[in-house]
Amino acid sequence: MNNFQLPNLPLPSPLVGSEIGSFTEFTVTQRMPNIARRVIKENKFTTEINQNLEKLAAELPNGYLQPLKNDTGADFHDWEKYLEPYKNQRWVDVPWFFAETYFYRLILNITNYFQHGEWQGVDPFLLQKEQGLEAAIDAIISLCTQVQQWLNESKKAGKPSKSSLIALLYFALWGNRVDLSLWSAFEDNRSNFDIQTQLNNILVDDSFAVSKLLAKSENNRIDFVVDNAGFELICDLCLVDFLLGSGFANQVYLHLKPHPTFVSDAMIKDVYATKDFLAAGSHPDVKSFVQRLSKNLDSGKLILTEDYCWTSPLPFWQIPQSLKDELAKSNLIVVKGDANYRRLLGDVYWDYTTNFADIVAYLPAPMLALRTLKSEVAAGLKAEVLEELAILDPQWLTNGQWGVIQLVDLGI
Ligand SMILES: O=P(O)(O)OC[C@@]1(O)O[C@H](CO)[C@@H](O)[C@@H]1O
Repeated sequence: MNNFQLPNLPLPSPLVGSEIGSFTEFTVTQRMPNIARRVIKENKFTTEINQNLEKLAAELPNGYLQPLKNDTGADFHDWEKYLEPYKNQRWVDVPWFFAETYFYRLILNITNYFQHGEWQGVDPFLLQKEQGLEAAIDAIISLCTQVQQWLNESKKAGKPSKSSLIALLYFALWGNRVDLSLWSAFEDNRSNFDIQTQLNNILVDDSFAVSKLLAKSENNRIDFVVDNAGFELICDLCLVDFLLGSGFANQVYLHLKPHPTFVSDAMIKDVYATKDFLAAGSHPDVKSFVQRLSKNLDSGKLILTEDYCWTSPLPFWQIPQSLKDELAKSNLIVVKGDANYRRLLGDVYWDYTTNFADIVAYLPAPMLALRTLKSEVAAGLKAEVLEELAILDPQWLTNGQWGVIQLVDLGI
C-alpha cells in the first residue's frame, strides 16, 4: 500500500458558492433550491415538512447553514463533527462539496427519513429514479443485446475480448451523463447517443491500459464506487456482467450509498428495483441479462455493500482505514461520476494540467475514474487540449458533453 495518506501536493482552495458567475454559484443558489422544491412537488409530505423544505430552499442563496436535529440516523454524530467548523456560516461561503452533501442529508432530516413513522425510509427522489428507467428502455434493450453478443464472442474465442471491455467502459462513462440532479428523466433522453460519435469527446482515454491491467490476471477483484441509479446503473451492471462472464474478474463489489442523496445516487434497494424492472420486460436478451445478474448475486460473485463514508462530505483521502484496508484487496477501484471525482480531488481548484496521479496517490489499489464533466474541477488534462476546448466549447467543464477515463496505477 502506498505510504501517501494525502495528495502529495499542496492543496489549492476549495470551490465555494460565493464564486460569482461560477457553476458552483449557480448550483448552490439556483439548482439546489429547485431540487428542494421538486421534492415538495413529487411527494405527498405534510404541510410542516413542505414548509421546512421551502425554508431550506429559500435560505440557500444568502442564508446560513441550519443545524441538524437528532433524527437517529446512524451518521448523526459524525455530522455533528463535520458541521463544527462551518457552524453559523452561509451556504455560499462553505466548501461546495460540504454544502451539497449536507443539503441532501438535511432533506432527509426534514422529511423524517430516519425516524420511526409514516415517512421512515421514503426515498424523496424515487419518482425521478423510476422515470429515469422507463425513459431509457430502448437503450437498455440494445445494450443487453450487445453484451450477450460480446459474451458469446469471448466464449467462442476462449479469452475475454479487450475491445468489448473498452466499449463497455465507454457505455459506463456516457451512462454518467444521465444524472438526475442535472437533468430530469424526461428533459432530454440522454441515454440515446451513439458511442462512436462520443469518442471525440473523451479528453483522457486510458481504456486500453485498463484492458491490459485486467488481462494480467484471471482472479481480479474489481470494486465499483457507484454513482447514479437508472440508465447509468444499468450500464455499470452490463460492464460488471461482462467482466464476470468473460473472465476479466472473478468477483465484483458495488459500493453503494446507505441513504438517498444527490437525487439519483444508487442504493442497494435501487439495484434490486432495477433488476425487478428489467425482469418485468419480455426481451430475451434482457431476460438472460437478469438471469446472469441474479446468479452473480446469489453466488457471491457480485457483492452489494454500503457505507456511510460514501455519503460523508470528506475527501476520498479521509476515508476510514477499515475501508481503505478493504479496498486494498482490489485489483482495480472504478470510481464513477462527477461528484465522486470531485471527492477524489477534494473539490479544490487544481490547475487542470496537474498530474492526476500526484493528486490521487493515496488510494491503496489501481484506480480508474469514469466521469463526465459536470463541475469546475479537473486534473490530468493537456495544455493544448485546454486551448482547443476554450474555443470549441466554453461550457466544457459543466455541460456533461465531455468525459475522462483516467487510470492511476502506481504499481502498488
Ligand atoms: O456524480 P454525478 O451524478 O455524475 O454528478 C453530480 C454532480 O456533480 O452534478 C451536479 C452538477 O455539477 C453537481 O451538483 C453534483 O455534484
